[in-house]
Amino acid sequence: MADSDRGRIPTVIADNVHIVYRVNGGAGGKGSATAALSRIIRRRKGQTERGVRKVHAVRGVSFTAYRGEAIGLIGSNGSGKSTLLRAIAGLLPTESGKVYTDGQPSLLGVNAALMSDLTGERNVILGGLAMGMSREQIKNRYQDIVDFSGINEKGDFISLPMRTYSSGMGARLRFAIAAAKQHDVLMIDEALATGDRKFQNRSEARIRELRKEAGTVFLVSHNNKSIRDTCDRVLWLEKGELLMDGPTDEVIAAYERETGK
Ligand SMILES: Nc1ncnc2c1ncn2[C@@H]1O[C@H](COP(=O)(O)OP(=O)(O)OP(=O)(O)O)[C@@H](O)[C@H]1O
Repeated sequence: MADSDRGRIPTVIADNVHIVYRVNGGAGGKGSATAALSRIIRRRKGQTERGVRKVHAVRGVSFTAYRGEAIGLIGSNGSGKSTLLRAIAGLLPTESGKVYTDGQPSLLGVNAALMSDLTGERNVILGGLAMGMSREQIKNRYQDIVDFSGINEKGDFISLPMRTYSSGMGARLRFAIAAAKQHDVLMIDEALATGDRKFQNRSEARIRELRKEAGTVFLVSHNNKSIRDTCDRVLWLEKGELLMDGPTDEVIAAYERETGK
């Protein structure tokens, strides 16, 4: 432990984490229903998984995150950012290495599961319950969540099914629901890429508040400005490896030099 880390409270420790996906080469694309079905059939028949390809998505990543930090994850497409977040959230097993977390991590992705046939209103309640809020807490926060999302700025959209929302509107509502709760470890995957500048500013301000409320925030984004405005530390992944871990300005400058982005 470095001297500067003494007295700080670790919230997430990744220790030499490796994550490997196993992909059936034959049927369908990754995670497709056909691939899943053929896996089940083979398992029922007691057959071994032939033709399975391995994708080594995260390779020996180690870091310690502390309470009060907002950490950006950057790197080119397919570099392992979402995979690492999903492992921290406990949604993916590690092949080797370990992830230790203090408190309950919550992963907020633009694809977070809300029910598209239900109204925005019902989804606020369901999302709140799923995050462990009581009905009373949800009722008290309901109007704040709707106002924050800006869904009703141009009419009563919150009473319509979510399938009628644009992808930006859906992402804004998901962020508003997740941001209503105080999180020990909040992980946000690209949520800020959607929504207009006004909504992005509101989200960034809320992330700063969440940090003050003593949590740790991880933010995956391809938008260097969002990362600069929100994070004080950045992890740069490439091909599953941690290339650089340091203060935002230094890491983003190196990333921009390397990639021209
Ligand atoms: N469900 C899956 N099954 C098999 N391989 C996967 C799966 N999800 C991701 N991968 C592979 O793992 C690697 C890392 O993907 P990941 O989605 O974590 O990258 P990323 O950095 O988040 O990318 P992006 O910036 O494009 O969102 C890629 O090679 C990808 O093809």
